[in-house]
Amino acid sequence: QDASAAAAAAAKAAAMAKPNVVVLATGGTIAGAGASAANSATYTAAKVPVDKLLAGLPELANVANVKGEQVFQIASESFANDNLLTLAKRVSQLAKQADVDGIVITHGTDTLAETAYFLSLTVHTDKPIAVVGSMRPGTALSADGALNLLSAVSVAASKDAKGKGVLITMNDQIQSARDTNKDVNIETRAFQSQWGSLGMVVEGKNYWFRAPVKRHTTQSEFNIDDITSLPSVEIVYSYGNVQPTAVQALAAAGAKAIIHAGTGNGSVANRMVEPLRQVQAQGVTIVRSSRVPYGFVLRNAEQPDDKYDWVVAHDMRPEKARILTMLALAKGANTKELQRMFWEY
Ligand SMILES: NC(=O)C[C@H](N)C(=O)O
Repeated sequence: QDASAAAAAAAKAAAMAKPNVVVLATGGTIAGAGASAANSATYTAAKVPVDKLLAGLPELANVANVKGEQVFQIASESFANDNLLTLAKRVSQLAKQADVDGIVITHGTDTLAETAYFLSLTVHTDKPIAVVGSMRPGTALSADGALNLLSAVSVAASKDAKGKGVLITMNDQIQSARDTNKDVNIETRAFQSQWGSLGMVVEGKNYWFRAPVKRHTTQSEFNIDDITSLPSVEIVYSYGNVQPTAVQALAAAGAKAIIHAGTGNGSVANRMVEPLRQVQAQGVTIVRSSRVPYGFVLRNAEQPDDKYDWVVAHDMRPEKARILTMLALAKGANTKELQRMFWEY
């Protein structure tokens, strides 16, 4: 009797000593299933419920006390603004709980970086938040989801990941939500940042090499607890022979800002300048970004931004410029404030 009571007490003490991590599941390939083990790219995303994902990974129990919550079960290309708001509000609530040490979000990889950036801008906490997905479904040979998830939980459970903002943990890398993007669409080294990874997670230990210098989480002026809706901010892609039809249609449909995904250094075709200025005169904010993945857009280089009162997106991809612009406009920011935000976040 005494021996089993002592064993139970020891087990309880061991569980209490371990960090508590909540896994918020949203779907994606990490919850995907294919017809055969040879299907690494042909499968259905968002199939496997979070309880099953966690049960299939008993190694998690050595790292943390893990609880799962199914927030959505969708492929991430179908994420909408409502999903961002619901998810960020839940993350914020959990982060305030004394019995939560870290949070993991499982997510499809297609828009994972957008969600991660949104969370890094809106959730006020220094607790680790790790966003994770996979490139192959769990049914495939060399599936990457299980190790990615174990690494995400281990990063979220670690004290040394505190205060580093929202992290993307894929392929053994620990990356910053801000400037990491899905740059390869079929290999497990999918996520890259032109400024490099923050570190690596190997066998449950973090190895850090850098820290983010841009404002995030506790230093952010945006707070999900105060946000109830997001304005329509849309993207227009540029290419040879581009026509103003899309810009005009989006403005007519009520867009509050247009992110112009320009060529090169955010350059704008002659025939697009006047249409952009016309919709701007109707109240649409114009942000110049680039369709080129690396480098950054310089103010007043390709276009006279000061003269036109246009904003440049710095090194933000068009889809991430959209996230920051939505949050800025939701707060009533003008173009000067929005430009400052692009330098600071
Ligand atoms: N690898 C993936 O997760 C891709 C999938 N289409 C998604 O984003 O949900």
